[in-house]
Amino acid sequence: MEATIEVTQLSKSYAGVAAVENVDISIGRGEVFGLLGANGAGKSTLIECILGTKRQDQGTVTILGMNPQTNRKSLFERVGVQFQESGYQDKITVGELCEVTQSLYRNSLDYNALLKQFGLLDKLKSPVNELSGGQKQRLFIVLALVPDPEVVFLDELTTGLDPKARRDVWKSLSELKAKGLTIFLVSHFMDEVEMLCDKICILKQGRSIFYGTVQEAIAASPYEKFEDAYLWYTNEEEQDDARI
Ligand SMILES: Nc1ncnc2c1ncn2[C@@H]1O[C@H](COP(=O)(O)OP(=O)(O)OP(=O)(O)O)[C@@H](O)[C@H]1O
Repeated sequence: MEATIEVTQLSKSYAGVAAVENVDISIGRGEVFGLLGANGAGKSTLIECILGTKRQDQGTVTILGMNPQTNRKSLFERVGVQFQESGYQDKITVGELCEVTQSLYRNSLDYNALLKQFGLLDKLKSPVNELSGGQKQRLFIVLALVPDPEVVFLDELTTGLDPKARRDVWKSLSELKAKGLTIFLVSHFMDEVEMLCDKICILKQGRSIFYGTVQEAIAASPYEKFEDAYLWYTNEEEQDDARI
């Protein structure tokens, strides 16, 4: 079966400095994929190349069978993106922002149902900039889902959410996954990754240093807890130094 996202030997440098180097990724329909790595590891660069907003120096990207560079318009209709800083007008209300977002797409879901699912229906008339951090975060997930996408990119999904809200978001995403939504997640929370991701890639200085399941990541490390294993992967050099 054709992968929903296929990245082969992707490399991208800025002024001769490598940000992403020879990365391979393959994500099937309905899979949740987690991209992990420290600040500056190359996650955003890789995502931008996958979305076609940046051009890689080498390698290929196929998303929903298309080349993102040449099919930006078709992909826009079928791919949802949630990022931490979305631009919106100063006084716009939740309902208006949903309306504006909906109008950008040919097909869309009922945003009232999404707001309800993410516990925001009572905020319909509230100005977006009067929402709490966690409410805003959930609103941006809703906006990413408005186009009824086949693939969704979620960056720092539950940053700033209280424990109950995190669980609720995980539950909603699991339901969407069960319906066939492919989810590309960037997360710094290992409990979240463990809970949601079928497969992960750990980037370190632009290189993929681990690719596989969370269970495989733990098994190939000296640790039993995933967070310990993750830190071991990302800090290996320092640990080697410490042993000397
Ligand atoms: N437009 C740019 N011009 C020059 N260098 C850049 C540019 N964008 C990113 N970089 C560099 O490329 C490297 C990877 O950055 P990138 O933003 O992809 O990392 P990241 O993993 O998304 O980080 P974070 O978790 O902090 O968002 C960093 O060293 C960064 O300084």
